[in-house]
Amino acid sequence: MMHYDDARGERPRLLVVANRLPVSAKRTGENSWSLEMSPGGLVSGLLGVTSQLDTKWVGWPGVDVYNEVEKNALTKSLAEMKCIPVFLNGVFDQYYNGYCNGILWPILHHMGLPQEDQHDTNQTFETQYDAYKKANRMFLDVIIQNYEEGDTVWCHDYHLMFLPQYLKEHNNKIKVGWFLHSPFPSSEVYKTLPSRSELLRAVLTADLLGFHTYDFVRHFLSTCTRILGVEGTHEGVVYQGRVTRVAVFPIGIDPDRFIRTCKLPEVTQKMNELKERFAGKKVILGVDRLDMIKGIPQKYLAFEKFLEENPYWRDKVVLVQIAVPTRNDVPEYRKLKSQVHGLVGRINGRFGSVSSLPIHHLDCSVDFNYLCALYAIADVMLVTSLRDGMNLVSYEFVACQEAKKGVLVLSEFAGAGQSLGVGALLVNPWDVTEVSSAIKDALNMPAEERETRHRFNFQYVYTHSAKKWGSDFMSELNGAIAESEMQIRNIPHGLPQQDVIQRYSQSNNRLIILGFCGTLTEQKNSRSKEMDLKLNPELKGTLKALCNDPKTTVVVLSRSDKDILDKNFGGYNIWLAAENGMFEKHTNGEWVKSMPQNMNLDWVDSVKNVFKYFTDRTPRSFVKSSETSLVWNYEYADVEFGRAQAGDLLQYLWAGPISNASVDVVRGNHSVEVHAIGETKGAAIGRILGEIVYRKSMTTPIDFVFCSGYFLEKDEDIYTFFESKILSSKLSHETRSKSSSCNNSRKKKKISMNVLDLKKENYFSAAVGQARTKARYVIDSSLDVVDLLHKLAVADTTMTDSFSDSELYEPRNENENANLKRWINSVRRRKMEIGDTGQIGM
Ligand SMILES: O=P(O)(O)OC[C@H]1O[C@H](O[C@H]2O[C@H](CO)[C@@H](O)[C@H](O)[C@H]2O)[C@H](O)[C@@H](O)[C@@H]1O
Ligand SMILES: O=c1ccn([C@@H]2O[C@H](COP(=O)(O)OP(=O)(O)O)[C@@H](O)[C@H]2O)c(=O)[nH]1
Repeated sequence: MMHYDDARGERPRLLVVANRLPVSAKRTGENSWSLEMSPGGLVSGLLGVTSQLDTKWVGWPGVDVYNEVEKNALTKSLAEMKCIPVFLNGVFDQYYNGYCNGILWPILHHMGLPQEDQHDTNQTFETQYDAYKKANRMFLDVIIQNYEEGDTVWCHDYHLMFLPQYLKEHNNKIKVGWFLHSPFPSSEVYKTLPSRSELLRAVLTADLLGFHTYDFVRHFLSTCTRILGVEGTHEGVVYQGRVTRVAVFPIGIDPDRFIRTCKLPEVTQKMNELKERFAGKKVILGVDRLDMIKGIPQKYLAFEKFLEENPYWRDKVVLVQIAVPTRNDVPEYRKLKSQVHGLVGRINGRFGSVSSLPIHHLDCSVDFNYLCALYAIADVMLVTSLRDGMNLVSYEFVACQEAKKGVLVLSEFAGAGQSLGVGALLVNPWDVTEVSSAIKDALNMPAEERETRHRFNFQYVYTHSAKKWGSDFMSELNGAIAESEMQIRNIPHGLPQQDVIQRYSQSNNRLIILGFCGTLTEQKNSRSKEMDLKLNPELKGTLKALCNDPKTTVVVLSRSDKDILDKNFGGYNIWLAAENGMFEKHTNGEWVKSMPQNMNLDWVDSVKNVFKYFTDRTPRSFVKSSETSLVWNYEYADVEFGRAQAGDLLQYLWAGPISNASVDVVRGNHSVEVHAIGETKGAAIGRILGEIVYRKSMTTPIDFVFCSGYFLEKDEDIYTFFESKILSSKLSHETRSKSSSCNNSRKKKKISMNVLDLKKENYFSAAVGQARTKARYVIDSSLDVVDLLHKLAVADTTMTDSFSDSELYEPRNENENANLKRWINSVRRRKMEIGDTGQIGM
């Protein structure tokens, strides 16, 4: 049930946005129009919904209008029907005939991209894609003009895949739903679409995505996984730290409208005429737009076979096919028309006589009353869609058959095949023999069986109405929005960058602890298969300046091994902790083993064997090993296969090599990691800190800490480590001596100074790209870490206005000095571009 709890005390407002308005305008003269009902299931379905809410439609009016006076006149007539036009004019052809119906439609229906005129394809594709985006923006503009705060915007179909993104970019608070009326294809087919990722990302910005069937949802989720690498769960898709709800909402019709219509005198009159016209014959009915997805040629081939094999029926059956004209400007549709006409001619020629024709093929639409009469008198409804979102025609037939209880022969590839699968005779439309024999079964079906089957169908069609569809979608959308608002409330705040910079500049002894992978590493593009992690080149100068600031200590604490850290940070005045702190060093010195003395590594060889076994059997997976950990990585493998293999691998591990070993097993996003136990960043940081203070001979306590990384959940104890130090505000060197009761046996002088004098407001922990974290703040991506570090590196210089090289950096030679100067200038320029002045204490 829908709840009308709108704050304005009015019915909630809904903007239904679809390519087509429910009425299409036809020019009747200068500045005059006739408005006709638009064809197609989307319009029929939505008409059943709109009565419940204060609804307005936004869509293309069916004609091009350039003259402003005419535009106003048409807009006014449409307004009376609660319709708002989007005049697509110049872009319509490339957008609708080109990209929507020439590219997306065949892909969505498993028909593949067009292959003719290949030399033109690139050019054409780009032009059409641009027009598609432009058209989506034109819809946005009209919505913005009509949107009122609190309205819900429900976008429909493949024509408007960018619209959710544009709406959210314009105003993140707009409630946006998106429903796909067509099927969603297998990921293998969708993958061929050149703009595949952008389109997926764009729809994922909606609050709720709806599909007709579970199969389409399944395809969509696995496509998101394979193309975007994101995870689909029963709740939806987790994308950029936000869940986009994805669910099944099978559309329905307004059954009462059909039942009522069948009882109208003018309709019963039409029914009688039709019965008379086809007296002595059984009527098989087909009602489809003349679209290749509807399988009309396949229907005719099956009917031909039926007539061939069943001479008895030749003069006792007629197939009436309403082939509603559609998309005439798309070349494929014109070809289909002549193909179908050829088949009708052949079959009527073979099996017809002067007095009777087996196929009555009509290239036109029919009015609603006539359509209902046809549905009501038909003995068999034949739906042979090769692939179809739902196919409402089959529902409409059922609704009109209360008296006759005819048989529905239905393609298993139509969405309706899922809902009416019990009562209908399901067929594979490609299997001409099967369809032919289903026709025979339907014609010969005993009354009792017809009655039983019809009951099942009718019950479903009656209860799963369009009203229910709309109401279910809207309640789910409201639920999804409420939940995401709750989630947002629980998400830590974004890092207050200016505050960090200000506090940093005002502190005397700062500590910066950074992760490496995903924090300081260069961005990988989808093509780079670099296995070794590399420091983001943009950071080089910045890091050098920070590391050489006498008031700042920089620590990189990583899961990576010593070699990788050496390779990347060898030239910096920096503290390194490899393998999560099992080894530590200052870059001037040697690596010191800091791990607990009796650490057990007996498990390593057998785990290596298991990893090798799975690497051999999982293309594009690989193993990385360090002294205390092994990682099996499948980020470049097929995601679903990799995930399944990871599950099996874990079972192998638990059953054998690690069943009794002291290890931590971590399942990462695309990896399985086995680590010697106890090795977390939080456990390591205390002893590393002690070591630093001792070796650096610090005389002032640390009064500022910035700690940030893209860490595994178990390593997030590093953030809480400092929280507890804030409370007690004392981490003395005695603590260090106790906590480092490991194999580092060198004698260290005790200094009874407080290492940390950390006020709450001077501690900034920030998780990179993580919505759920123990850190105080979140940072969107490593790019923001780079940006912040740049600003910290120049913060002091801006404060004092004396940017002396020596203060920041002691050059080892002249060349280095020149490089540094170049860097300083580039940062200054960058700072000016960013426009960040004043606030950091100038
Ligand atoms: O607007 P057109 O290009 O003339 O096409 C008519 C509609 O065709 C498609 O309809 C689909 O929606 C139906 C209701 O959900 C569904 O039953 C059917 O299986 C689909 O083919 C198209 O998706 C609509 O956008 C068009 O308006
Ligand atoms: O002459 C006609 C014949 C049919 N329809 C309607 O077109 C819709 C077809 O919807 P369906 O879901 O079967 O397929 P679609 O055409 O949307 O792909 C149904 O509501 C029919 O009542 C129509 O408007 N005019």
